[in-house]
Amino acid sequence: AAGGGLPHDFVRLADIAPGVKQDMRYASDNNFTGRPVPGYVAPQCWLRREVAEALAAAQKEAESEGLRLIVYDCYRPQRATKAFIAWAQDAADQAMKTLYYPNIDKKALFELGYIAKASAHSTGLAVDIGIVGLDFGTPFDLFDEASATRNPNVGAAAKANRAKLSALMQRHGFSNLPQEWWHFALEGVKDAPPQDFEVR
Ligand SMILES: C[C@@H](N)C(=O)N[C@H](C)C(=O)O
Ligand SMILES: [Zn+2]
Repeated sequence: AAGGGLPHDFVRLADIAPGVKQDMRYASDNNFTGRPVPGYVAPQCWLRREVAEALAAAQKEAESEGLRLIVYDCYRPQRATKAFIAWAQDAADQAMKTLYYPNIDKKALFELGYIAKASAHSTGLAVDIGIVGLDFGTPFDLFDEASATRNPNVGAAAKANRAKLSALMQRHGFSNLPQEWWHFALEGVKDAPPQDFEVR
């Protein structure tokens, strides 16, 4: 944003939907790079206002069934994607391979669609999300065929829970990325520009 401030159309999810749990993995060591990602200064979920409001409505519906949403990544500064690209090119660093990409060469993660070079996260329109306590068959950010939302080989509970999450998010205007059961973007917002302000 101009002058290094926050764009006026972004909000903290905690202010709009405090019932959504936040586990902001890229602000911690607990992610596929094994260290905090550049641009994530604090573990806070920032999103465009319309996305946060849609999530508040989704959380309200989830609550009516005794469920709670959990977000893992929200707005992603562009510098974080640059760091992902550099990380993917560093073949010597395989510290997190077993946990996050056991069957894939890290160099291929972009072309296989698991990480985007121009991510909707940087526009504040995308969110990585699950439901607390439910079995989704694979952990968040396991870059593997098993994480494909409609993978037929996961267990019955995981299949049902992926379908439940997708249906809930779809009812609130989001579409899912077929490779990743956790990644959703709000539809219908045109020309949201990518941003590079720090997450604080
Ligand atoms: C990296 C993963 N959490 C993710 O969000 N992948 C999609 C493709 C993205 O980077 O936009
Ligand atoms: Zn995502």
